[in-house]
Amino acid sequence: MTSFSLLAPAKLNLFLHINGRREDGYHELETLFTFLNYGDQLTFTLTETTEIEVTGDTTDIPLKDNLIYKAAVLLQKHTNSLFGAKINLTKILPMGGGVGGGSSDAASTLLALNKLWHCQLSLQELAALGVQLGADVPVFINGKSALAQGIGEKLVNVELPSKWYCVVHPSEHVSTAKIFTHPDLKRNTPKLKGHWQQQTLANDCEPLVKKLCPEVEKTLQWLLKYAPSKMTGTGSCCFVEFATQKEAQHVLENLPHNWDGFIASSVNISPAHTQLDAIH
Ligand SMILES: C[C@](O)(CO)[C@H](O)COP(=O)(O)OP(=O)(O)OC[C@H]1O[C@@H](n2ccc(N)nc2=O)[C@H](O)[C@@H]1O
Ligand SMILES: Nc1ncnc2c1ncn2[C@@H]1O[C@H](COP(=O)(O)OP(=O)(O)OP(=O)(O)O)[C@@H](O)[C@H]1O
Repeated sequence: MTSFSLLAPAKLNLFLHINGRREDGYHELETLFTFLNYGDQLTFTLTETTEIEVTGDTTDIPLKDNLIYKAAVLLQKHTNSLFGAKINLTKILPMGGGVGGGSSDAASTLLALNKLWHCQLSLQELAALGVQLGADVPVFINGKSALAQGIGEKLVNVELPSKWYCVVHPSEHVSTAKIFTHPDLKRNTPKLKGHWQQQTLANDCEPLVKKLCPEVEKTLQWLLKYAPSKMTGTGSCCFVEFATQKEAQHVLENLPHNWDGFIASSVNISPAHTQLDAIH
């Protein structure tokens, strides 16, 4: 196999607690990750030179900053691979929206090139490389819905019931770094004791993001007409959960015209892993 495609799925943080701040500025978190059957599309083609080429919807990101390119170079250097790759991106996920698109692109790149270049690194080794690119990369490498601790890299797999989500992307952009450096961020939620129960748990970034971005506040309020609404990650995407596709579709059909959104079902195993396992 010298060419194949993989999805880089979206994630949702079903809750997000911030327990404290480390000396290096990163935050200790407890968060529940689920994957959506929806994401960016990446096609990988083996080349015989060491060049890494990224084509398609590379948007405004300079090549050297593109997480796809960074992931490929990191793996190439780590394994001394003499191969290269052409990687084509079809960007579906909103950027900087809290659905982890950049991290997921990076993780799918590490998973795909590990196979294409016959590197044979374990998922643990790939996750250790991935965390250098972003705190969210390991969960996409692990590929299972999980409760995460640490900065988001210590994972305990969990089985979650499959649900349908309507995810709305307000036009306002939220910088993850800005939220995590803001003095008003709630950083003192005690660590979970015993079992978590998703319904009672919140996103600690939400009050601050609502204050800084009126569009997020408006979106969460609007979604409340249909179901309890939540924000994912540091925003700005907000979501509501349903048992059926029909209910999620109903919300999407009623979205105000100037808002973007999508619907998708959740899966316990990342679609990138399901696709990769089917390739021999
Ligand atoms: C908030 C989450 O979206 C939850 O899934 C993620 O933890 C963020 O993951 P990410 O975007 O991959 O994060 P990175 O690219 O590593 O970091 C972006 C910025 O967020 C801050 N950051 C991130 C993760 C974390 N546990 N503590 C932090 O303080 C870092 O200071 C950094 O400046
Ligand atoms: N291939 C890529 N796709 C998306 N963003 C990328 C990519 N490469 C680099 N980036 C940069 O990474 C930033 C964060 O992207 P991403 O879409 O993962 O944010 P996010 O959904 O808020 O993620 P998170 O929830 O992990 O914070 C973008 O603003 C962009 O500048």
